[in-house]
Amino acid sequence: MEQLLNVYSYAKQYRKSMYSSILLLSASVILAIVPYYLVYHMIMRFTGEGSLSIAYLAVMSGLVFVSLALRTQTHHMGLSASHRLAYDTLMGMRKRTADKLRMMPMGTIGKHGTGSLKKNFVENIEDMEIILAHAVPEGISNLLTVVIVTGALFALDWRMALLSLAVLPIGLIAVGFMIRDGMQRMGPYYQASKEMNETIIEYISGMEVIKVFNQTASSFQKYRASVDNYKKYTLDWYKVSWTYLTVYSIVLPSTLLFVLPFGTLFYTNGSLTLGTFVLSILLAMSLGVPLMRLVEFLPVFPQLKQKAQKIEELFAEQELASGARSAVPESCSVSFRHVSFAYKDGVDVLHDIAFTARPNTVTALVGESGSGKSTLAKLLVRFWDVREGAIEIGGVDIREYSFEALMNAISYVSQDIFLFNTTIMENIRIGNPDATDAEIIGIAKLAQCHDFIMATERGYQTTVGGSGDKLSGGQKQRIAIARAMLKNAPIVVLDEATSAADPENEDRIQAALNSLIQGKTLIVIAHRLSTIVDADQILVMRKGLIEARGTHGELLQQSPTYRTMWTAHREAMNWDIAVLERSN
Ligand SMILES: Nc1ncnc2c1ncn2[C@@H]1O[C@H](COP(=O)(O)OP(=O)(O)OP(=O)(O)O)[C@@H](O)[C@H]1O
Repeated sequence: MEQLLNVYSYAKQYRKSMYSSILLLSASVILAIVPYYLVYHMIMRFTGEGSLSIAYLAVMSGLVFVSLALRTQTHHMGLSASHRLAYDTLMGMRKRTADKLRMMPMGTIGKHGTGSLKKNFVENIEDMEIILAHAVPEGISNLLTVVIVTGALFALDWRMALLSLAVLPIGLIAVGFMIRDGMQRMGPYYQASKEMNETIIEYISGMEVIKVFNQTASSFQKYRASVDNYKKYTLDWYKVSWTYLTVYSIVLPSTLLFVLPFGTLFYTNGSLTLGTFVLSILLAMSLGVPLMRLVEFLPVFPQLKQKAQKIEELFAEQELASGARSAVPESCSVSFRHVSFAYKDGVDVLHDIAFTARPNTVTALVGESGSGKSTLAKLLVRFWDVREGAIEIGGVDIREYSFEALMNAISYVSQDIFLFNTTIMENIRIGNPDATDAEIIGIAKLAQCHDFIMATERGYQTTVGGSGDKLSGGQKQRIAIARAMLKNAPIVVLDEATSAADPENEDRIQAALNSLIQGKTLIVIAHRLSTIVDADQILVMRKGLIEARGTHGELLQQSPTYRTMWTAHREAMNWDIAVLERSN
């Protein structure tokens, strides 16, 4: 229940809509009872001395029509207010989820998995609409009606009141069983739904591999198993619920079951007047629908509890603490002070890393695959926090800066370039949302992108597909560089920026990079050593350690690892040239 109440804490600011929806929906259920009273009035007049004039009948019919029309109107207005409240609240929850992800370490995000996060973002939050727009406002208004009608029945004749409510225990027992049995199945059902989400996302994301490696059968099996599982648990849940649902749906509206026979008995033995009997029958009839609606929502709460719990779990995840410093110095050095880091407890992938990258210089990181180069770059942009030691910018621990200040200070072009499914113009504009179109085109020219952009179907207005797959790897890298150039941050981190490039493209990317790095503190992770021979310092990494450091010339003399890498690189280059010459 606590998690469900927490859902309401997100609705606090929309209290007005909440109150007006409860008021309007209560008015609507009360207006729905009015015709019963009018019918009672007519019957009493018919059976008594009063005459049934045309004018009287016209007034009564008019009143029945007005009350029903008002009932419909208030019901719609009430629901519209409750939906406004619900969707405003859901929007708030989705914004909070998005902000939360931004503040969480990447490791924690990875732990949740894309499928599960999508489920939280879309389905779990969407399902809270039932509570906010229906269960609570309609539940309260129906409860109010049950209380008022039951009160009126007790005022008329306590026996008739109890007889009207006699069906309630049977209905509640059926609902109780439904909740109990449903809850037992809720865990596996929820797990099956989460697994299906994850498998579907994996299936779509891995489509290229599935096609190329002809893995359709086995992948489809995994996919089909998760879909089958989901179907099994959903049907299982429906099967147990169906019997109870049928019982309470039949029993609860049958409020006349005991009222009619016993009422007739009381009337014939003279302990009940005709008027009270008739009014009791009509009031008992009017109880059926609100009782049904009230009970109908009860099983919804335990179902939603699991989902609310998942949302709360995500909101409760620990965030990377954002510091108070709101700006990084204009020109600043980056220092790693004895940094150690582990993705998993006890398995350090970086050990005691110490170096300083000064403004206006290029620091290059080279080393075998898996030696920790990318991890080092990711620590600088706080995808994770260091386990030991500190990273400083301008002599201040990066954890003391606000996230905004830190991100403003660093342009990071990662190994995995991600382009959003929007126009090329907007993809570059992410670097600086205030940039004009002319500024973006200017930067694209510097980043050597302009020509290929103009050759696309709609130029800068061409939409690149999901994750930028309408462009080649080298083109995506140049767009990412343009984006980083537009940001114009004092620190630039490039992770394998030329990795997807052929030799011709590499020259273009290199030219783009030269424009980007003027006057900046540049840290570059390179596997093509020819791109970093002029670097001010080269750090050779091996198994999470800095094994050697120096300029290209110094390292050729001092570091056997670097020498081996350089020889291998030269051989690869010669091989490339030989292949090129042979093909010409
Ligand atoms: N998200 C992660 N979770 C757990 N371990 C990881 C994660 N990312 C990297 N690692 C591990 O950390 C170590 C360093 O990886 P890193 O990507 O930093 O190496 P790298 O030098 O950049 O490699 P490459 O040149 O192949 O990109 C590797 O052993 C890798 O398996």
